[in-house]
Amino acid sequence: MGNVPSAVKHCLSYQQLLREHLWIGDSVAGALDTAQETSQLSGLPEYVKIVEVGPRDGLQNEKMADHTEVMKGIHQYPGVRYPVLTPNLQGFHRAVAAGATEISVFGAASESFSKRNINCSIEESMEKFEEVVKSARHMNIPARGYVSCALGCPYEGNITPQKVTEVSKKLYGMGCYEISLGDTTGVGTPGSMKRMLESVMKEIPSSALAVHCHDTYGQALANILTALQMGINVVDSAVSGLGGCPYAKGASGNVATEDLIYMLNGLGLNTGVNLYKVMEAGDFICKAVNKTTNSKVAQASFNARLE
Ligand SMILES: CC(C)(COP(=O)([O-])OP(=O)([O-])OC[C@H]1O[C@@H](n2cnc3c(N)ncnc32)[C@H](O)[C@@H]1OP(=O)([O-])[O-])[C@@H](O)C(=O)NCCC(=O)NCCSC(=O)C[C@@](C)(O)CC(=O)[O-]
Repeated sequence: MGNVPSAVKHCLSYQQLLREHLWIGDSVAGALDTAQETSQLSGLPEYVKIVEVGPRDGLQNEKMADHTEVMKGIHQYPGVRYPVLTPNLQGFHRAVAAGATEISVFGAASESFSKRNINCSIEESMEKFEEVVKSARHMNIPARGYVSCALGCPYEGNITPQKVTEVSKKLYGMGCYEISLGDTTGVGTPGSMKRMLESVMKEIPSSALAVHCHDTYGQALANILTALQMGINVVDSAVSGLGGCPYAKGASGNVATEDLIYMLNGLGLNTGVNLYKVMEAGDFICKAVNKTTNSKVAQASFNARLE
């Protein structure tokens, strides 16, 4: 592997573990033997697509090489998407040159967060994203849109559902195939998630929406369940609950993929993902970056093995 830095090497093996055991792509065919009886809860989708953000969000607080180096270092498998965050055209061109086959633009529903995260206002960010998404579409590269602070902002506090809707609508209108609504600091509750989604879903079909929940206040699974009951069936998560945004002080990691799968299995919802293999990947990456898992399921399984 030559001079590839160790963080990238860990990323490679971790990525391989995830690829082998977690369906990062679109396919959801085939029931999981671990999925339990069909749910009695109303309004749930038949299957859930999990978007694993561990290799990106999960490691973004680690000392890591630039995306060019990471993208060049990984082996890309057919059927797996490797999205790269691209805040502007410069980032887009670099990502494409490095072999990215999907990109994400990342906006916010909070002016203060937008300024701190990408150093421009929401309006300016939309102008930059428009150029990026236009170029991506021109090259048949799918573009996903993120809306951070969808349930609250670390600088402004409350964010109105109308503001989230307005930003989401712009991203969808410019051609993002999916809008991922981020509870960046994990302050949301099922109540605020419901209010926000009711507003956004008036403008964007649920089939084009995803939720991206952090677990800072322990509400992530409850918030996700609320979203599922409202017809959303795409959920972002990170193995071992790694992650956190460097521009959102105090924000803990993403909801753990292991905990999400455990809940979905219990609801009888298909994901096509083998929980035990994801736990192996989680164990691997936690050791590699010297972190303790944030997954309750992984912790409980580990403790059970010790008994
Ligand atoms: C967006 C910028 C670059 C603006 O940063 P800026 O300083 O305003 O950029 P600029 O246009 O003024 O250029 C300044 C220098 O940066 C260079 N530059 C300019 N653009 C790029 C680029 N794309 N790639 C590489 N270099 C770049 C540019 O070439 C120039 O270099 P110089 O001429 O001084 O040598 C900066 O603010 C930035 O890097 N922000 C990203 C912060 C970040 O990664 N945040 C975490 C992402 S996770 C997230 O947002 C939340 C999410 C998605 O997970 C969901 C959730 O939980 O809510």
